[in-house]
Amino acid sequence: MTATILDGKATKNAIFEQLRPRVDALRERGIVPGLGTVLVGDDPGSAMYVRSKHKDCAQLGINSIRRDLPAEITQDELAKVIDELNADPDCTAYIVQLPLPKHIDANAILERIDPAKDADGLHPVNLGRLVLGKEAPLPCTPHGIIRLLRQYEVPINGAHVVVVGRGITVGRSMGLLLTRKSENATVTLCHTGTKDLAAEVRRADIVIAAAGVPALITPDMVKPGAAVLDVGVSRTDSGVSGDVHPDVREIAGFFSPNPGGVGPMTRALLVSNVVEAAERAAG
Ligand SMILES: NC(=O)C1=CN([C@@H]2O[C@H](COP(=O)(O)OP(=O)(O)OC[C@H]3O[C@@H](n4cnc5c(N)ncnc54)[C@H](OP(=O)(O)O)[C@@H]3O)[C@@H](O)[C@H]2O)C=CC1
Ligand SMILES: Nc1nc(=O)c2c([nH]1)NC[C@@H]1CN(c3ccc(C(=O)N[C@@H](CCC(=O)O)C(=O)O)cc3)C=[N+]21
Ligand SMILES: [Mg+2]
Repeated sequence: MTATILDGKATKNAIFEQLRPRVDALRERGIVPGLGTVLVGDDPGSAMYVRSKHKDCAQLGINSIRRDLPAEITQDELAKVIDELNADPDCTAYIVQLPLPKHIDANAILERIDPAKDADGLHPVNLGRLVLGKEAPLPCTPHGIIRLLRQYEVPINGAHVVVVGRGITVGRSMGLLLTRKSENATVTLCHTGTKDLAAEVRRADIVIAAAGVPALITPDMVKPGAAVLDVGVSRTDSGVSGDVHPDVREIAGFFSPNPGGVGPMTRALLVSNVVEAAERAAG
């Protein structure tokens, strides 16, 4: 069997076409949504993601507000940039690109973001609202994964989903979204304390690999016909690698490639959060 490819690029384009009339409607009311990005240091990967996010915005007529800052910036200086974006009426919503340099207390910075301007959906208040089942901007990568599964009609209700990784950006928030009544999945979250990763993954109808370990998921670990989503990104000397071994394609029923799968979906749902924040602010 060769898996059906979950095409994140095409699905992102479809989402953009749904967002376009909403951006146009805001602009007709004199409201131009603006996405802010805060990038600290000169990691080439992070710089590339930030560039592509602004390109996405330009495509839809959303303004870009960029704060590119030196790696040596102090906690207080960075906090001041956050305060400025919170106060800037042109900045509808923004993200602080992670990771931040080691000398920065990242949690203190993330908590300082105005929750109403949280484009990532990762502010503690918004994660708390998600836990409580209240409306909140949703974490972009997990939300993108759900939209991708729905686009290809992969059954989620009642499915056993194994998520590899419990990071806040992907794994842990993925579990929160999937266990809502609207998704109704049964979720196993795996991490470095998991005793037998292969045995856990083998039971999964849907595997979400978000550990950041090249080729962690091998064909022998996958139940034939399962949906496998490759989220992890590792930069090695030989280029960029996902968490899923390429031969898994021959075993899986659905497969999200990396690149071309979850990455573009993350960006689509980020832009969607900006549009929703602008609509909420406009009333
Ligand atoms: N394509 C996309 O759109 C995006 C991709 N990413 C990528 O997804 C990955 C996850 O991101 P993030 O949530 O921030 O990650 P974190 O680095 O915060 O978390 C990684 C998780 O993976 C677990 N892990 C590491 N090695 C293993 C292993 N051998 N077996 C089982 N679990 C393991 C860790 O376990 P423990 O907790 O025990 O340490 C940890 O929970 C990264 O590679 C990131 O670059 C992130 C965002 C968007
Ligand atoms: N506050 C914060 N929020 C994030 O969402 C966040 C972050 N920090 N730090 C880093 C990770 C990583 N991440 C990606 C986004 C898009 C692609 C993406 O679009 N990738 C393209 C490939 C791009 C290319 O190589 O040209 C693809 O998969 O097809 C990948 C990874 C978001 N992250
Ligand atoms: Mg991380």
